[in-house]
Amino acid sequence: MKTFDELFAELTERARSRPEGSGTVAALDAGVHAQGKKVLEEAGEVWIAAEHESDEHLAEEISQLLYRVQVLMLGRDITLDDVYKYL
Ligand SMILES: N=c1c2ncn([C@@H]3O[C@H](COP(=O)(O)OP(=O)(O)OP(=O)(O)O)[C@@H](O)[C@H]3O)c2ncn1[C@@H]1O[C@H](COP(=O)(O)O)[C@@H](O)[C@H]1O
Repeated sequence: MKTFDELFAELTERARSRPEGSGTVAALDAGVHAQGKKVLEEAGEVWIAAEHESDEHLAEEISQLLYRVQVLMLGRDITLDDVYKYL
């Protein structure tokens, strides 16, 4: 289990060290257009899960949306502070 900030630190390190077999590295290499499509896809799955699925499944879909948002942030070099200043 990890927090939003801990996941972001982990993904930032993946982007820096580019380990073999990392899905995050592949997602970053795919570019902002593909990253944005993944955000939209996961957001749709969250919506459907919220209406029709269990709490457990909804929570899993939300985790995937948070991951996809973080990949997009890294793709555009947006930091946590860039976002948090608006919260
Ligand atoms: N939290 C996540 C995470 N959430 C979602 N995903 C990816 O998103 C996929 C699920 O999304 P989809 O519904 O789009 O499934 P899919 O279409 O079958 O997946 P793809 O073919 O598009 O990869 C998963 O199979 C993962 O590939 C994640 N991939 C990685 N992480 C975490 O990110 C960290 C770094 O991971 P790696 O870069 O893979 O080492 C680790 O801590 C992981 O736990």
